[in-house]
Amino acid sequence: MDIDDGRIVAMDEQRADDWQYSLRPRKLSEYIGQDKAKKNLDIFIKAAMNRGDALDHVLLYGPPGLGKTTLAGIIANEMGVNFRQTSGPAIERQGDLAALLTNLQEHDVLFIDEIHRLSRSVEEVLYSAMEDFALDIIIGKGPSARSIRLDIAPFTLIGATTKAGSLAAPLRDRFGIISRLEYYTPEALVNIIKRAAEILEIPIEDRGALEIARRSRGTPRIANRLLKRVRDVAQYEGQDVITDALADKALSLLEVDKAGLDHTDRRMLSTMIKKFGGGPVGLDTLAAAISESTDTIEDVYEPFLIQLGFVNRTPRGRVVTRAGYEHMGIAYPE
Ligand SMILES: Nc1ncnc2c1ncn2[C@@H]1O[C@H](COP(=O)(O)OP(=O)(O)OP(=O)(O)O)[C@@H](O)[C@H]1O
Repeated sequence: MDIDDGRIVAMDEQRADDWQYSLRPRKLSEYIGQDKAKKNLDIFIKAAMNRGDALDHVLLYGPPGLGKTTLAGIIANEMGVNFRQTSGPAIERQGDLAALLTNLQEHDVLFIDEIHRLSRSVEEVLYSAMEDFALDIIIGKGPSARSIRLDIAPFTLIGATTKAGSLAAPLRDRFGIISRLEYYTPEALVNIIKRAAEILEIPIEDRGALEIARRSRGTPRIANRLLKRVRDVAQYEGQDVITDALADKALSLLEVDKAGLDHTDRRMLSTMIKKFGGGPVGLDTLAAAISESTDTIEDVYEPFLIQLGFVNRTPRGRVVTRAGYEHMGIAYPE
């Protein structure tokens, strides 16, 4: 994952998130929520193990921070195989990928995060590796060049992406199992927060966990981050246990509002309302108005605002919905 700029509600991984690795569940039964993905994987894992095969290649997609890496690690653990982890941008040349693949042992899991960022030439090496467990390597140059085929151990590729749409069709078609991860419900997040609180020995009431869950943008990574910040405030205030009132106070201090929006989200909404009459406003115009790149708006801010139903995408541009106006405390123009 890219390293983000430090917004507390940023969905991308930040350097300061490293502590969260220790919270990663290791078994499917400890992985909370995502019932559909979990059930399918459970069936496929058991079937592959019964047959003594490697698990089919798996593509996990969905917004950042929903636990794709965590789930990939669980799959390897459940299969009882090694877990090798890399990312699309880290594999620069065909040789880099060949080195990874030839080092795999039977049925190992190779996890490639941000798989949509693989270069075309590297991707091509992956095709025969996925399909035939073989590498076609060209030796030499010019007229004397020849291709040799190298067998590799049967393995499972797990690819993760936030953008399934930007994956080339030949690559997408080579995944036997495609799972979409959804934003978590507040109830699932409550359980994730309580689990993390227990491991980190942070006393928390159920209602305190719910207050944090509601403001975590459906994302475990953010929930864990907010839990830690709320704990800081609890300690500062000399409180032993996190209550809903304390969580509310701490999150308000951090400028994370009731819906989980921070000042950047609110600035985008208020600019759309005040400068553009609530829209429709084109992406480029909006990006210029709030001094952000169109990519950041499309990938980072907008998905969550759309998910909340505060913003709609229309052919003529983005519009703020009635719910968006209400959230900002501004009357909706009838
Ligand atoms: N379904 C889950 N059940 C329990 N804990 C979870 C779950 N999903 C994520 N977590 C916890 O949230 C923390 C943060 O998630 P993490 O940053 O590891 O996500 P990730 O797997 O890197 O996400 P992605 O790869 O989708 O960006 C993890 O340490 C893990 O403890």
